[in-house]
Amino acid sequence: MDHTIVLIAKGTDTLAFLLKELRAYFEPYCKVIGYASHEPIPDLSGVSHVFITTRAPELYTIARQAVPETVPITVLNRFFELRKIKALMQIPPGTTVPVMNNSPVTAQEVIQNLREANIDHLHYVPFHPGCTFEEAEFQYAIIMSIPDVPLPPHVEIIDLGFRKISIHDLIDTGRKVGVPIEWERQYLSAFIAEMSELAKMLGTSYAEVQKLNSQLQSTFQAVKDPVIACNEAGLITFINDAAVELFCPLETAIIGKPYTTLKESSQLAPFFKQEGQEDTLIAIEQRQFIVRSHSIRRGHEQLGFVCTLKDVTEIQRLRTQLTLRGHTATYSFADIKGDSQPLLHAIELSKKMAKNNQTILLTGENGTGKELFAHAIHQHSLQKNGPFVAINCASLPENLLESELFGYDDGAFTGARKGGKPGLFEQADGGTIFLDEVGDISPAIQVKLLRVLQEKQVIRVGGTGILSVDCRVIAATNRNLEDAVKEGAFREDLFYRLAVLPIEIPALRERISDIPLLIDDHLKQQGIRKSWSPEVMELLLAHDWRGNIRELKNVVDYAITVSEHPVIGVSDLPKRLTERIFQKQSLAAVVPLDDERNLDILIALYQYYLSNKPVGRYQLAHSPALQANGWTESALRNRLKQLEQLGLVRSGTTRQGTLITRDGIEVLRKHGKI
Ligand SMILES: Nc1ncnc2c1ncn2[C@@H]1O[C@H](COP(=O)(O)OP(=O)(O)OP(=O)(O)O)[C@@H](O)[C@H]1O
Repeated sequence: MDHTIVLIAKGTDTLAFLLKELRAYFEPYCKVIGYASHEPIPDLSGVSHVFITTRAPELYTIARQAVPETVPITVLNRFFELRKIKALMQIPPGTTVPVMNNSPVTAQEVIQNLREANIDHLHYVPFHPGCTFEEAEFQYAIIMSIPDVPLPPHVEIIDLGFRKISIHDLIDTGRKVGVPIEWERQYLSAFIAEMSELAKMLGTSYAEVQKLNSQLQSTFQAVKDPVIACNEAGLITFINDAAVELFCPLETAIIGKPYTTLKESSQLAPFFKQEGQEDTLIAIEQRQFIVRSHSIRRGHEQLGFVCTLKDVTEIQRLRTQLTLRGHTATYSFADIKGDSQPLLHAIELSKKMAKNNQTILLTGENGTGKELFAHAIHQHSLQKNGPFVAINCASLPENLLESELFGYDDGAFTGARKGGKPGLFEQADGGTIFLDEVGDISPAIQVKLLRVLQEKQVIRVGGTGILSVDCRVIAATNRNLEDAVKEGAFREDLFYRLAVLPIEIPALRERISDIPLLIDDHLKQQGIRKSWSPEVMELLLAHDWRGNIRELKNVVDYAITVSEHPVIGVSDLPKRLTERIFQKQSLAAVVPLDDERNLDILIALYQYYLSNKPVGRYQLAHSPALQANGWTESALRNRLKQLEQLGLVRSGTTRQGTLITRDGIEVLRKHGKI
């Protein structure tokens, strides 16, 4: 035995382990001696080779002081015992795991070893004396035989043991110091057997796990809703980008950390436990989410939970709006102000129809009071003690409208409330449902609505059971539904089902005599005592109220805000209103009305205007003022058309007849007829 190999190691335990290994390979062909780096090391001039255990420069210096330049010093390449790697494969991919060793350099070396061996499914962080564990920060820790930093009790230790000397270091040096080739071959065969076992393990389980895992990761990342998975110890095993953005936007390595490190984690806590698997609404940063969690199992073994969140902020907002509308009628016929003929006619008709249980269709322009009528009809009906449920069909997206009207069953869609929810038809049972803006519903909902009207039965969204409903339907629209039917935008069968009892609510311009009363009532309701100059009242009476009562109320509100005097003057009215009226007045003043017969027609219409009655052409032709002129109905129609073009009369539907306008009255005044 001519050769001597020396090993200088950093700790005595490492020294003992590696000496054993070196001796197993080199002896009896070569002598092996070892020193711990903190011991005094004698002069080693005659040795053949020196191994040191790490790349730490101080270790090299110590070795070099003991041997001349001619003696090679090499850092031992080392690798873990292969069978120990199995434990690492059980840790969920992406988990943050501290790797412990006695110095930053050696800890980093171990991490490098692991990565070089393609064991890179974990997020490794070097750990060494001087580092401290923050409470509950990690669940696992990798150690090399001994923990170099005290470990909290919850941490699961993965002991990779001492790293073994790599095969090529042994073989290279062995050849130099005369290790026989037969021994080398024998040693290699044992190593290859161990390697192939590892290859099998890595090749099957690890590669498969990696593949499945990356498929899963990309699937969940594609989901726009936040998703978080935890193992049974509450450590995060997966979190998608949407969840990171919501719960931990500043974290870089969240996998493997407890879910309690997430923002708002107390709200999530029940979902990572067995009892928290009911759908629940929670609020995070002014957004509303329905949270649902599922347990992950393997056979009977509970592996953890996956928790999904669905943003329902918008749906909730719309629901709240609906709820705020309440389920009671707040207005009665007494709240409908006005004593003009067209209005009284509509009220009278409504009262009669209220007692019948058929569907009512209210038509009229925006702001004419259709909703007011719907409330009043309910209050006057036999169902008055039942609920009054109102919904504006134009304000909701199709899906939401459908589930609001007809309800939904358990699990009908993501975010559906556990146990389902009754729709408004069910809620209106025994009362009235008011479908405002019914002309705007989609063809799909038209079909469903038709079914409910025909069968008096509802099937909830996602449900199969048929529920009978007994409620009165009042629908309203400002659209001309007959035209919509002709255009194919509205189902004819539904139209006839809705318009069993049609009521047309007159526009304000057809009942201008109601204006003073409406204004007084509006002021009274607000407790305001102001009066109006005659000019203002004249202007208001002459205005073409396209926005109807809603517009009138706005103008009154504007005037009382602007006016600083007890009497409201023309200058307190909105400019657009005064400008339009003055324009029309000047136009009327320049229209020559030399044909006396035109004036006769205006006089006749004025008389009807004073008695607040609409008048048809036949009646007009035979009125006392015109009878002497011998008007035929068609001649009168042509003449009325001309007067209408001048803005002096207005012709409505057959029932509404013809009315003199403010400009027409002005012309009579100018000609001294009134
Ligand atoms: N005859 C009336 N007397 C007093 N207030 C009225 C009368 N008619 C309507 N209003 C008031 O005018 C406003 C508009 O009425 P409502 O909302 O009932 O109209 P609508 O025809 O349903 O309008 P839209 O078609 O735009 O929904 C409400 O503030 C209502 O209280």
